[in-house]
Amino acid sequence: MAYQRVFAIVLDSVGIGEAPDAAAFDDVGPDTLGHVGEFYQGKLALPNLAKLGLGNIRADRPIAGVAPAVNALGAFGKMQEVSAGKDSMDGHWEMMGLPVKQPLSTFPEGFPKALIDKIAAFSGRDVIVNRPYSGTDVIHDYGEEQMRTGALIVYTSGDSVLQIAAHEDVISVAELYRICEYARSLVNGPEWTIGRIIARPYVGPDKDHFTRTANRHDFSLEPTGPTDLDRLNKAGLDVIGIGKINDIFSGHGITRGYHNESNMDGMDHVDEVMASDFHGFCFTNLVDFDAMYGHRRNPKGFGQALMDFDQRLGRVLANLKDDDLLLITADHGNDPGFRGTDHTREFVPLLAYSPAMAKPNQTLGIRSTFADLGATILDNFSVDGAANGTSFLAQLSTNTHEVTK
Ligand SMILES: O=P(O)(O)O[C@H]1O[C@H](CO)[C@@H](O)[C@H]1O
Ligand SMILES: [Mn+2]
Ligand SMILES: [Mn+2]
Repeated sequence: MAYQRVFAIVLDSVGIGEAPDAAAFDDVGPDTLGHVGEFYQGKLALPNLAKLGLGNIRADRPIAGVAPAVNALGAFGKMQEVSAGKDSMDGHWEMMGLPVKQPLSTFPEGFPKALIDKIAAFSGRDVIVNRPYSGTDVIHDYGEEQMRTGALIVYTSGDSVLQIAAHEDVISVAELYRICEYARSLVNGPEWTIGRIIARPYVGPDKDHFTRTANRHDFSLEPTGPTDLDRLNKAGLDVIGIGKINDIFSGHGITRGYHNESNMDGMDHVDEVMASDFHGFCFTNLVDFDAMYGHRRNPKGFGQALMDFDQRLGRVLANLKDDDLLLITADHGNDPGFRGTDHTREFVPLLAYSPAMAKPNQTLGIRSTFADLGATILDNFSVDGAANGTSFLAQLSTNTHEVTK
């Protein structure tokens, strides 16, 4: 066995340039990291990510401010998504060996009346909006009406999501969750198959001061088959989820989960888990890049969040033990320089590092599916059943004990 503990951190929506199939998603030219770098005009300071090799991933098209390292400490590459969608669920399931091949239902014209009527009847409340909308704009534009009438704000996006927003003082979080659970029960196929129902509670006195709370909760479709998390769990390994991970996999295969209030809170959890004794896999999602800056098309905030993460990464690097492996990647793009407010079909970066890595500064190339990540983790723990992915563990072997496989 190579590594005792594997940590994967998903920087939600931190894409690294247009994927080959981007045109099929009507996404021509997105480049999340590239455009954030351009916005900062060389002042995007990501020293720790750069040290690992972030700037080496595409040396031909540098990310402004992120110079290629002469001797990168890590192994670096990028991964292409094969799933039909570009949402968090598709990305994370694919990383864990379960690409989403059948496109899930999306509703660019709003949800069908039959579905909305059921939600209204169950909740005893009216439904308003029912079309694609930005989640912060929708509470600005309809939040006061929602407070007055007690209606449910139902909206969607380019993703397979049904989101329900309600003021916490008007509809309790517990009631909102019950309504979302009911909605979940209606859309598990075959007629409608929706990736996520998302509860979007908000607070504040009036439209100029409404803010969404950390009581957001995602009710995901149950994984349609076993994932690498289940495989690791069955083999008796610890599987720890930090942030949205527990929601994305509906808890399947996860032995311990932490809810994040923010990226920094998520990194506190990473520190806490690193200081604990476990044997297995710790899977972290940091969602602020996506929810607070990508969908809001805010390159300044996006860059600042990257710099804040980079600083915390310094601590993680200092605390990593010789038999720990760190993997950093993303689940899709969300280019704050792109039109609209939706995710963007992009490659995602891949960085791998351990203090004991025998040959750093190696390229992992362009991986043809995110599933290579999970396949590598299974390979590390000698767990069988890797589906749809190819391990790159051999390139991450250590000085101290050879990776045999
Ligand atoms: O605009 P908000 O409510 O942040 O919604 C966004 O959040 C969803 C989940 O990431 C995306 O599908 C997009 O709709
Ligand atoms: Mn995501
Ligand atoms: Mn998103």
